[in-house]
Amino acid sequence: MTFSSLSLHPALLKALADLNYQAPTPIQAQAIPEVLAGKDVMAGAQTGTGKTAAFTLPLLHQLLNQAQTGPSLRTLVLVPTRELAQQVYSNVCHYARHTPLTAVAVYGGTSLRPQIEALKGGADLLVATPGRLLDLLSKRALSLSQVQHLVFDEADRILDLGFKEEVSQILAQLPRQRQTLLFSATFDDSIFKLSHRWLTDPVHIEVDNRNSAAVSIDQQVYVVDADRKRELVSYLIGSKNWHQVLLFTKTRQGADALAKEMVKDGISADAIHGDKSQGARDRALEGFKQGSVRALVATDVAARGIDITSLEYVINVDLPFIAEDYVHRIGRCGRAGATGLAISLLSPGEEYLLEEIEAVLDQRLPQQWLPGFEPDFSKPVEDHRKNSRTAQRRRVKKRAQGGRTGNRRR
Ligand SMILES: Nc1ncnc2c1ncn2[C@@H]1O[C@H](COP(=O)(O)OP(=O)(O)OP(=O)(O)O)[C@@H](O)[C@H]1O
Repeated sequence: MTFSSLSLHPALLKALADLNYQAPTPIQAQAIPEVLAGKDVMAGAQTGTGKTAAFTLPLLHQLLNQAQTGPSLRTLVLVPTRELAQQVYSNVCHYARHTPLTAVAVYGGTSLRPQIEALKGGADLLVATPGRLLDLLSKRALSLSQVQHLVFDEADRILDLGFKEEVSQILAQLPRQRQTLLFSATFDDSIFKLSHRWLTDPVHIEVDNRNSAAVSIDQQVYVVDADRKRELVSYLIGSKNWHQVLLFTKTRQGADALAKEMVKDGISADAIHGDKSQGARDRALEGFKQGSVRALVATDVAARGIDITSLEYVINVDLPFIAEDYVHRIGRCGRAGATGLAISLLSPGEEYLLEEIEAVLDQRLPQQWLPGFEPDFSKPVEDHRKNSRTAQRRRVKKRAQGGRTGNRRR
């Protein structure tokens, strides 16, 4: 299949040729015709498989085919993080470069004024994080009354409890008659049920097994004592001479501390998390993309969507509290068909986190340890299972849906 056989607008085909995209990926081949046909779509495909273009290209095509005298906000893309807003906006600009269409991105952590000015210039497509969009709506900087197409990128996160209130307020300002698209690499059952509230007669597309990690990513689990994790990280990076690595920790303080210690070990490192100013977040990510930062230590703010070309290595210094985030975190490597290696460090007592991940993946992840880093199983270990956030969230979601709560059998 080729992009031209999907009947996309010639201006878009030209941009794809500039980008050297040879052929549509499977999610693009399946989703583009449905979106072009105006259908509501709920689409799942593995990380790094081109979901952004799968919704952006057919939406730009539709915008191009509607006669307009000037820009009017007809397409809204909601994303969960600021970095993802910047990235989706940048992709839209690339795909639309030979068209007269205009796009704007709005997200928190930066001053409102330039975003208000940009909106005054008019936009056909808006990429937004929910909180900032509501801020701008309350200041009457824009209206959503003409929106015909709505996308939830990383839909399971955007429709999750954390964004529930904000998303409801945004939906209340959108026309009922519209096309709605949900895209993500992970969907749980609750999203399937809830999606029927927002989508009309949706087409369900699942390219791979649901919630699966990309096959191009080799996943390894090393058991190591908690107090030796940092030492193991430096050993891995140093002894294997890894060019660049993205590391995930469970806390912001943990991310800062690890980055500092790595710098002491002579590894150029920076941290990215929600306590940092947007300027510092931008600098850290940019430094990593440009190669001046060798090790970027992140919390889950960088787990979703971020596309770092040719990143090969991800280390989960701590496993995520929310099992689905594992799929997104490791999906920062092994993108667009490249290979990747994702290593997770597991300390005695944290096994329940791995079990939850295995349940989401429907796959066992064998555990091993490295010579010299054998865990000391004689130490007393506290089982933190009662603190499982994945289980807590499932209970809360079930309650929100009016369902019964109870223990999930695995
Ligand atoms: N048809 C294509 N041919 C070649 N490269 C492509 C094609 N489509 C997308 N890409 C590239 O693949 C990379 C991953 O795309 P994208 O970020 O959209 O993935 P994704 O499926 O949204 O991943 P995630 O679930 O992590 O958000 C990007 O660098 C993009 O430019």
